[in-house]
Amino acid sequence: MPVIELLKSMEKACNSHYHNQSLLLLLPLFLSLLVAGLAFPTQDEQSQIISRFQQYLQINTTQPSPDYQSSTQFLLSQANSLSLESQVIEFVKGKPVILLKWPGSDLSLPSILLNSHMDVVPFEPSKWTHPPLGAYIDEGGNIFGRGSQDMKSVGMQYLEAIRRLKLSGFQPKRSLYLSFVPDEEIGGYDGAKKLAYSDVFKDMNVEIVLDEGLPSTDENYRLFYAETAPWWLVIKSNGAPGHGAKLYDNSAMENLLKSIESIRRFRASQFDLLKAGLKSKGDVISVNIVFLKAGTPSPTGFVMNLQPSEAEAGFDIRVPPTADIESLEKRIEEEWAPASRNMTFEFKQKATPHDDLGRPLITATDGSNPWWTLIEEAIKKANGKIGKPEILTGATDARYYRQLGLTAIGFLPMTNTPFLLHDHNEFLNKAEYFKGINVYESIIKAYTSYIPPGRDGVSRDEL
Ligand SMILES: CSCC[C@H](NC=O)C(=O)O
Ligand SMILES: [Zn+2]
Ligand SMILES: [Zn+2]
Repeated sequence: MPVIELLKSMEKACNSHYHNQSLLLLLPLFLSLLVAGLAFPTQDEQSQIISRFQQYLQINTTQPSPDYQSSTQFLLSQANSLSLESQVIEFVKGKPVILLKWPGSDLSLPSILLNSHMDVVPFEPSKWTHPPLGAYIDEGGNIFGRGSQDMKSVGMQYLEAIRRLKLSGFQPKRSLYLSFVPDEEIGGYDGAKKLAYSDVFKDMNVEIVLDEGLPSTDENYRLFYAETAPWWLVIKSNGAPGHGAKLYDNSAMENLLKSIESIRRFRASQFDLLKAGLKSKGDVISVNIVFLKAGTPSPTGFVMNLQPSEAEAGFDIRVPPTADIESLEKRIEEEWAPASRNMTFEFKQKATPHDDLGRPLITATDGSNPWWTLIEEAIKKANGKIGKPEILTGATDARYYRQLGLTAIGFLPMTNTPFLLHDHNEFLNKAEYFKGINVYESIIKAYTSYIPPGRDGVSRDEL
């Protein structure tokens, strides 16, 4: 906590009706806080921080019709209160990108971008213990709400970290940008992708992007250097229709089920590698069946004595950068949807985990990448522990920045927290939220102060 705040609260106490004696009793507490590095905000500051987070959670930015007008207004008012530069860019009408800037003192140094998305995934209110847009806090300090993990928390934590750094008098050398983008949950095409490929972005001269990660159920924070690419596959089968009592080969249902059996065998083989600890989550190909569509509708349900002539199934496949793409494509063509079995297939989505030159899209985690070392050190400095670098099993906006060849790191400052992204009863504990703000303070300090070796450390302004 900044000294100014501490002094303010002492002053408040002085002006209040408290006796001098009770003030004296409080003095050792103030002093011990000072000595402890002022790590924790006052009660008053804490409740303001939480209330701002609640306000953001209460804005309904649920897909497919997010209220971006309200989220934009809210974020702009936050930016104002922090004296950050701000602009709203609508690459696509109705899909604002909110770009905030804390200018650095050395304009010759490339900048830092902290990204978060404003939208959240839909929910089933009846299956939640507290309303998903209510931001209810239970007696254990758990804040419930859609977006409490994914990822309104992060957006607000960036802002709170900046607030505290500003109060402490910190001045960044590198410029710090914050982007609040729309539509990540539906692919980011009208949001982060547009920003990444824009002239605005070129002018920002960004070198490193921080984006979302996943929570950790143990005490170690997780850092992500790559992610799996979504392939959304629909397979269709055709076959002769027939009487429900007749046994014959090559019906559409039989053809589809053969494929499903084959796909499930593959899924099990990948899952077994994971269960045996031979591979980690981001190194296996995941395949999950997401819809089945077949049958002849009738007023009471489906016709029961007719084998249909068409059947269809959908799969969400995630392909790690390390996977053998060609062999997977071959498998789909020859085993999962072979023309010889009257099958066809199409991709609703087929992203590549590789760059234009066919190399895996990954951010370096070794000594060649100062940003990796810096984030690890910064987290440790804030008393955090870190697990092994991981590949994220999901698509985030970071992929667009990795495609540009930039360093992009996925990070969600949540330890000892159940994985509830896209789940019912998504929540985040208050204490974890505060810890995350501390961690971002430490990261922002380290990142915006970093001067690469070979530079004398003297900024242009000073020359
Ligand atoms: C590729 S569009 C969907 C993006 C989505 N992102 C987060 O969950 C995902 O399913 O991974
Ligand atoms: Zn997300
Ligand atoms: Zn999500």
